[in-house]
Amino acid sequence: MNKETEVHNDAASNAPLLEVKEMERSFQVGSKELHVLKGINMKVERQKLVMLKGRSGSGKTTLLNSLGGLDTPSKGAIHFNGKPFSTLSDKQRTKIRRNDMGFIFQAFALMPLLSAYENVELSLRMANKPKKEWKDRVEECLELVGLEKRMHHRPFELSGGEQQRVAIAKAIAHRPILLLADEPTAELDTAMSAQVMALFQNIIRNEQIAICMTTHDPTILEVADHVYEMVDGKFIS
Ligand SMILES: Nc1ncnc2c1ncn2[C@@H]1O[C@H](COP(=O)(O)OP(=O)(O)OP(=O)(O)O)[C@@H](O)[C@H]1O
Repeated sequence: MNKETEVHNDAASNAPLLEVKEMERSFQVGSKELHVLKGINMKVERQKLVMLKGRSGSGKTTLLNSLGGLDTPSKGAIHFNGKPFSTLSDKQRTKIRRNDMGFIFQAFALMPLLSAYENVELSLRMANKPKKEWKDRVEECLELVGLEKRMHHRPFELSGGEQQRVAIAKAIAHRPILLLADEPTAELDTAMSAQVMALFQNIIRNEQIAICMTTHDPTILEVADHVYEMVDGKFIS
């Protein structure tokens, strides 16, 4: 069964794309145990936009790291696309992360020496997509974010908003079914933030992707299908 069919079949089931049950995450700091996440329950349905809001230090990034398999829960479980994601082996989780997830995280920012085109191409290379598909897909993604005329520019030759749009193209090029974004509008002014959010809505429609993102910005929460509010490691709504 190829990937498209598999995803399609899973999509036909009513199960959410992502489900978190009673998840906790603690860190050992010196002799003390620091409880950062204290019993998280959440769902992300297919093709929906879910936002995590909360003050700095409330635990949003820690949660997002676990959702993306970059960290593992201390307790509880994460199910992704019908699989017990948090209990899979590192190798299995890495495979799912590379194929089915896209990231807009500081740590996965653009490679400074590569052009916009080459940055987007890198995702396809990493996900082992057939080389003959690369050119069309890279151009399609850069067109989707409105940067087809800038594809041979390197990041330092682009504005902050343009760089973020390249990062979005890079995050979706390999056709993930979940996009995780940590404060994707943090560095942008109001107009550029609105542009990124319009782009996210467009991507959800055209690319059949779900998006889970963190934000501090109350004005962009309006476009979410669901908002989870985190206070001190727990959701209060
Ligand atoms: N590896 C770690 N070891 C110890 N403490 C950690 C670790 N990772 C996160 N923490 C602590 O967990 C708490 C929550 O951090 P987290 O980055 O998840 O918050 P946040 O809501 O994303 O904040 P911000 O909006 O500022 O990014 C913080 O107090 C942080 O110091």
